[in-house]
Amino acid sequence: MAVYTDVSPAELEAFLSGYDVGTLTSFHGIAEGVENSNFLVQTTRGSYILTLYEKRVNRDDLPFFIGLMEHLAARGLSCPQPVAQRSGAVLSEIAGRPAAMVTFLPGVSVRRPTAEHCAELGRGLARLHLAGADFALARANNLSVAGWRPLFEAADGQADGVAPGLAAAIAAELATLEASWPKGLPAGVIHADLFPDNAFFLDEKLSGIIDFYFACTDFLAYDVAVCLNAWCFEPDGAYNVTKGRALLSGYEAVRPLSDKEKAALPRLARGAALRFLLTRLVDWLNVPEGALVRPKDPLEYLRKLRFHQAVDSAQDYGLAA
Ligand SMILES: Nc1ncnc2c1ncn2[C@@H]1O[C@H](COP(=O)(O)OP(=O)(O)O)[C@@H](O)[C@H]1O
Ligand SMILES: N[C@@H](CCOP(=O)(O)O)C(=O)O
Repeated sequence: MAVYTDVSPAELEAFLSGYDVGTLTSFHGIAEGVENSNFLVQTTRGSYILTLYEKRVNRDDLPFFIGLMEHLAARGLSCPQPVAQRSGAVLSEIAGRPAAMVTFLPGVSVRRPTAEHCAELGRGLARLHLAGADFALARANNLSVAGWRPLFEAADGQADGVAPGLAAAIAAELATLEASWPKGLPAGVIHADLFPDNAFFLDEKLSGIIDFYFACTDFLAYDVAVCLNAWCFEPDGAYNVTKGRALLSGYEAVRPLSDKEKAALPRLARGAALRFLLTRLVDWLNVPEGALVRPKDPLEYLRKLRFHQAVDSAQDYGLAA
């Protein structure tokens, strides 16, 4: 459960008095996620998600995230909607943290995605990319290649305690990617963390996308690479090419990839695997005392990285020749 900062009923009632959302009937911390503190808040008017922004969220980036959710929804993408206070402000503060309330999105996330879910997700990701194309704000991806070395340095001394040889494996991959990271690919707004827990389904159809707090401006194909990592591996670590094919053909049915993007996909997939390996490693080594959070396994992403290192071309991911 991710609750780093607790909220008392009295604090929440005072907070809600600034909104036109009725009166509080119940609330509880949410048992998923690892980044921010989230609460399901129920009032006489409905259900809302209260997010207290924690460690990796920079206050200055909040207008980008909030504006992006509004922009995407205005273009027909189903995503949480920021709820404004009576004053019109969306960003607020509670328990000493920056905070916002968004609408509750119906749907369920799938633990074991099928190829059909992957196809739906691919289509949804491409729609997100197209809908984000005219978003006016930009935000650099601070967790792209330039951000990986600082993460590694934060964990270097303890990495071998997690798995023998891990520090050397990361150092070698980091050097390779720093020297060969793709340049000049089509860029725009990306979600950057579209894992199965951030996609909701109803009747097997993608019904909504949540958690835009890593969203940024970067290569669109990098977002595809993040999703191949997150959706297309089996629990035993094997890559499922049927799921990969479904995700990629779903994506391409809405936004075809250029030849340059296809050629870059194996490198982008390695980068995405290293990015999640590093953030998970740092989180694994730094669980804040008293926080209700279950850190995610960094080594899952070492195994995925090993797979990508052996890939020859995007066809190995299931891309049509
Ligand atoms: N708008 C929403 N509607 C419904 N459930 C939500 C919404 N936002 C978050 N949740 C629930 O809260 C969980 C954690 O939210 P998430 O944004 O993934 O957290 P984090 O910021 O820690 O990544 C989600 O997995 C989901 O169950
Ligand atoms: N998806 C990341 C962790 C952050 O995402 P959350 O939505 O689970 O908070 C990972 O799997 O490492």
